[in-house]
Amino acid sequence: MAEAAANGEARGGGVPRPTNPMVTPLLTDLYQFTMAYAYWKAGKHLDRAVFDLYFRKNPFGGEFTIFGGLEECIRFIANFKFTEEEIKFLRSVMPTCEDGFFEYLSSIDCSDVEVYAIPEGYVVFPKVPLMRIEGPVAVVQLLETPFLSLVNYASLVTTNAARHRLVAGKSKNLLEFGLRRAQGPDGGISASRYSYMGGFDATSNVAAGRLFGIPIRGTHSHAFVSSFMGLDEITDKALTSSNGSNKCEDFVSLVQNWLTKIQDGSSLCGTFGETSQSELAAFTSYALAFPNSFLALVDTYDVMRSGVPNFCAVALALNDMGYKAVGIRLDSGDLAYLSVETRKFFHSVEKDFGIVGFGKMNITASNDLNEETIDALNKQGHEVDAFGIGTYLVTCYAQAALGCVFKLVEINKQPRIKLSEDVTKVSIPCKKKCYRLYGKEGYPLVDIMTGEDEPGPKIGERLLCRHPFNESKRAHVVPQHVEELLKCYWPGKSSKSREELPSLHEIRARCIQHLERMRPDHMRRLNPTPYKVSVSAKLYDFIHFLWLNEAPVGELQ
Ligand SMILES: Nc1ncnc2c1ncn2[C@@H]1O[C@H](COP(=O)(O)OP(=O)(O)OP(=O)(O)O)[C@@H](O)[C@H]1O
Ligand SMILES: O=P(O)(O)OC[C@H]1O[C@H](OP(=O)(O)OP(=O)(O)O)[C@H](O)[C@@H]1O
Ligand SMILES: O=C(O)c1cccnc1
Ligand SMILES: [Mg+2]
Repeated sequence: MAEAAANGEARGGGVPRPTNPMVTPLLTDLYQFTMAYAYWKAGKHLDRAVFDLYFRKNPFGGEFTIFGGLEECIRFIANFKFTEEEIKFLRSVMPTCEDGFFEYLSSIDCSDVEVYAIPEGYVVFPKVPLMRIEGPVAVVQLLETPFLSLVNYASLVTTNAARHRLVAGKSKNLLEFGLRRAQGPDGGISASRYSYMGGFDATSNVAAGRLFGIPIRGTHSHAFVSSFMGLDEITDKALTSSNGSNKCEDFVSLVQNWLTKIQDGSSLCGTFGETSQSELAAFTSYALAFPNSFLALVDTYDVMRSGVPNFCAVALALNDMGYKAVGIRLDSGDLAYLSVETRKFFHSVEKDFGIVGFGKMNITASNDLNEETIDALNKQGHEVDAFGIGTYLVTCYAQAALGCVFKLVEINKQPRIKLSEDVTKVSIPCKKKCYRLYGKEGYPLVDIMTGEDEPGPKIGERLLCRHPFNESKRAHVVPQHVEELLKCYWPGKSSKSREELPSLHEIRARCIQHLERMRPDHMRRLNPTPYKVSVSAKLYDFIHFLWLNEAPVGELQ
């Protein structure tokens, strides 16, 4: 096995290695190794521990989160094994540790670890474990940092993408343009993958397209437009028609003729004068290179006086040759106003020249877009068909991190609790089961955590759901449908069967479906209603019993 790993082959029963080769057992914090050593020294390293991975607060001021990153966690543990070089390096980092510890590290893998998780792409809520990891305490401790690193950003950016989708609406095309602005190459690749999972349609990131099968899209930049000085730069002016039946020897003149006709056209007469000839040259060249998919960036000089008329001239010339242009991209200025004016221009061309469908030409907008700007455009009224979004999406500008944590909830069957002055930071002890209860109207009503041995909620049976920490908050629920949330993704030595890892496309479809299934008031941007997360009456009593047991009583003097 070690040899196979060294040769770059996947180990771990056919589960491929993590996408990023930097994700190795060393990709963790030093304290995980120092704790592992101390566990080992104390003879505790094989103690059976249960950890929960969860977050405490939904991001972006919202009331929902999408879980991303599970597949990479499973890839990581399936292939978890130290190489000889890694052990050698660790020896140099921890020179005072005994040899036996490094022999122990060399021997470990995750075959005795069990991972239960909510499926990737599900809508998830604070405090409910996204993952429950059980195994020898020293091994599971080593998983904390890589798991958090794989889940935190993935879930944050998936949620960010889903929020952009919600504000843009179902009918708009959402393109992820963030690679150049992301937090380095791994940030860029992850952003493309998880933005797609959260409901984007495509990415400009070619490597992500290849790795994950995400549709790849793109336009062209201002540099392409400004690189042209004039039409005389175009030497090969010929274009064969789309059906191959005729050839236009001078496509440039055809474009120029159309520009004159648009200028003189009845409804557009006088709306613009001389357009930029360098821009016209750039558009014509691009059309000659891509007659089937011509799309032009129209804001290099002046959108309405140059870019849009130039685009229309080229699009009409292409139309003569049997090609259908795609549309334009706006990358500056007032995107609401310019998109509306551009649409009017397209409609005038359709009317003046009887080109059916010209008015429906695609308008893509970009330039520092985010949830707020898209919401503002919606309120003003706009004609944008597609949004290209970079910086705000991939950097998760509105919130830097999700804040998932990894907390010990049980060791050797003894429930453990982490107390805090801040009640939201108190952990929920015990190895737990988690359920989503659905109401009459088909919406999820509440998530409930119970002790592992408690009987699960039953359809049609009234159940008391309690807020884990607030005594007065409780509700009776009669579920119409009960879904157990934590499923077995890595059975360890247990006899459970392992859930399949679905494709990215399947996860994306599930994510979209789950978002649609949520009650709308949980999803609205302004003051959304919190979704209820609860514990069973029995677990509530136990949490508070343990809390009182563990909290020292103060002395007043
Ligand atoms: N109608 C609109 N309502 C609200 N925000 C808009 C509207 N149109 C554009 N925006 C946003 O306003 C901001 C404009 O930014 P800025 O003024 O820096 O760009 P610009 O001057 O138009 O273009 P450039 O990028 O070339 O400087 C962007 O974030 C853009 O998304
Ligand atoms: O605005 P974002 O949401 O980050 O989307 C990506 C931006 O990247 C490109 O511009 P580029 O980086 O070439 O420079 P610019 O912003 O000055 O146009 C593109 O034209 C968008 O404006
Ligand atoms: O294809 C585009 O238009 C694009 C790609 C990346 C960044 N900005 C724009
Ligand atoms: Mg910009």
